[in-house]
Amino acid sequence: MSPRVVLVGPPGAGKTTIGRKLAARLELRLVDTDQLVELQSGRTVPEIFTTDGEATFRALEERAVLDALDEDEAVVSLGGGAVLSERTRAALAGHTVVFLAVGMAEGVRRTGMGVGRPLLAGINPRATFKAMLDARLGLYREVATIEVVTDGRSPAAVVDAVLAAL
Ligand SMILES: Nc1ncnc2c1ncn2[C@@H]1O[C@H](COP(=O)(O)OP(=O)(O)O)[C@@H](O)[C@H]1O
Ligand SMILES: O=C(O)C1=C[C@@H](OP(=O)(O)O)[C@@H](O)[C@H](O)C1
Ligand SMILES: [Mg+2]
Repeated sequence: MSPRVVLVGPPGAGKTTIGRKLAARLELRLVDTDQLVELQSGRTVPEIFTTDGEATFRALEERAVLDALDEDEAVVSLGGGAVLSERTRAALAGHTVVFLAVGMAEGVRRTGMGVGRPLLAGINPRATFKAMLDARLGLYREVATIEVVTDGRSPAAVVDAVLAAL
């Protein structure tokens, strides 16, 4: 057994928000890997980045993703950078994976000044977001079995689109 659905995509795509609503609609639990990392490490994601750096966060995230993929009867939302790990991409094979897509303008708007997202907290979140999309778009598409565009759609409409695609 495995999670009913795994959500991937860039920051601001709505993985956590849509995951919560989708889980409620399907009467399943949501396992969000950022929350799992925080639970397992006893620290917040920004604290881990500030104290130990990105590599440490990625190692903790890899562990949390593998644990989340072991859960039955759950919706799983990943952190935006989880797909950077080759081990994680391999572990996603065979799962139902939805890529929640978001364009640059809307993604930057939704993530604001990067509060709570250390990688977007620099002086030019727009350029950072673009570099992120350039580096990761192919990886999201590689692991996904379904792609749902979220631009111009309310969270409720995105949930409906995901359910229709499932
Ligand atoms: N479809 C949407 N339309 C408008 N705002 C959204 C949508 N999905 C998410 N948001 C908002 O964008 C922000 C980031 O959402 P979040 O679920 O944390 O994204 P992610 O987990 O993919 O980084 C939140 O403030 C959320 O309310
Ligand atoms: O894109 C990334 O590298 C990250 C995305 C964040 O999750 P969300 O995509 O849920 O914002 C969180 O895991 C961390 O700040 C790193
Ligand atoms: Mg999230």
